[in-house]
Amino acid sequence: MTKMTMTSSPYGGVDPGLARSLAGRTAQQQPRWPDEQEVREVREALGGRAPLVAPAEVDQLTARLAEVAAGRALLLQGGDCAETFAGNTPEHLRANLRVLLHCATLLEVASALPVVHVGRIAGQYAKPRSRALGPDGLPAYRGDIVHGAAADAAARRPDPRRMLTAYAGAQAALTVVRATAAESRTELFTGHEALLLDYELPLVRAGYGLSGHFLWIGERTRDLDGAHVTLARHLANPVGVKVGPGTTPAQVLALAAALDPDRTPGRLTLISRMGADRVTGVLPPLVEAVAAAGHPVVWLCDPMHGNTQVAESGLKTRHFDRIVAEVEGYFAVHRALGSHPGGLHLEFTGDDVTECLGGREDLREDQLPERYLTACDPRLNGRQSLDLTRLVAEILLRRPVRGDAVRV
Ligand SMILES: O=C[C@H](O)[C@H](O)COP(=O)(O)O
Ligand SMILES: C=C(OP(=O)(O)O)C(=O)O
Ligand SMILES: [Mn+2]
Repeated sequence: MTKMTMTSSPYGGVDPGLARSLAGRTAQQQPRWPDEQEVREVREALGGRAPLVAPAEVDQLTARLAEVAAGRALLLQGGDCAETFAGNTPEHLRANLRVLLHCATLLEVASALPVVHVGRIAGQYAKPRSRALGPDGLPAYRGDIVHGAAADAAARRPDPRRMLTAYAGAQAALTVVRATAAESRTELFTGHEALLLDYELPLVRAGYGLSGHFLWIGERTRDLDGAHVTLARHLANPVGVKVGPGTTPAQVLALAAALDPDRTPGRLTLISRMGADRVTGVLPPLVEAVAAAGHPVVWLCDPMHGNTQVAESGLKTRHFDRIVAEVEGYFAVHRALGSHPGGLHLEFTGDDVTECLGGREDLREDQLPERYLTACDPRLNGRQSLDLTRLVAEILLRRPVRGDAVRV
């Protein structure tokens, strides 16, 4: 695993308070750039670029998420696991946004609540990995913002200039996001994992992370004293943290205390990704602990990352039924506790891919290679996304969630 210790002043132009807080912290999952001078130049160039989103938009999202935390709205986040430079086309972006908006409409009709839309889009270019090397012995692919996906050593050499390409790609994607929102007369927000610090830090301006509206910390980088949590503490954005099956109530309480010290509605979203078998056992004490401590958080369900399996061919996949099972478990937990099931965090695409098993077409393992296009994790295709959301809509219709969130 690639760890980096933050030195005292690696980020020219970064808020000195933030730079001080980061000094000496460990940053997990960072690439080992071959040329430090080149990284410095790229960071400086990014520091001179315009912010990608505006603080007022970020604040608007916090206000929307406060409604979710209060039980008066739902949140749907979704898009690619890993955006790619080649895939950053208007067609692909629009196809993904269409899935987001269609699924949200189903949830809206079923719940009679407004649904907040956040894409995994316009910056979802960096990936954490379980192992430094892939089965082919090459450095594991960490996203187009770091290096190329091609299976050769030269492509996998980290290239810091790719951060500038990512910035330009995010900027271009944002024009599609904004145009789609205007055509649909709706609000669309962007989000991604704030993983690659050399990209994120130069885009911090006046206490906001302006690489996207919603920034989350992944399961692998959420150590309380690490650089990622330190960064998130400093930001005025609404932030998310993934919480996996190993999370204890003490850990989640410490994260909530660090990231939501003022108990601000909408500030913190806890994204539970437990796996279908673990969710009903692990989630309840976490929800109860956070509620008892008075944090008005949004609880979101990511039914993707705890349900990944490897097919015989070696391709990563997920079975539609396991995804549904985790979502059902999540709703059952919140129903039992009287807390608000805030919504879903999904990996999907509007492209007609064959990456997740099952669904109404009952996709089998031998069909996965037909259109397996993801750069990292398997995504639901448009049909599977709508089918999953339809099942969620049925849950919502059977058991309306309108009302107060758990009282804190
Ligand atoms: O979303 C991404 C993956 O879950 C993450 O990169 C880990 O994948 P890996 O276990 O294949 O490394
Ligand atoms: C890597 C991801 O998730 P997690 O941190 O939950 O594993 C992701 O959302 O792509
Ligand atoms: Mn993923």
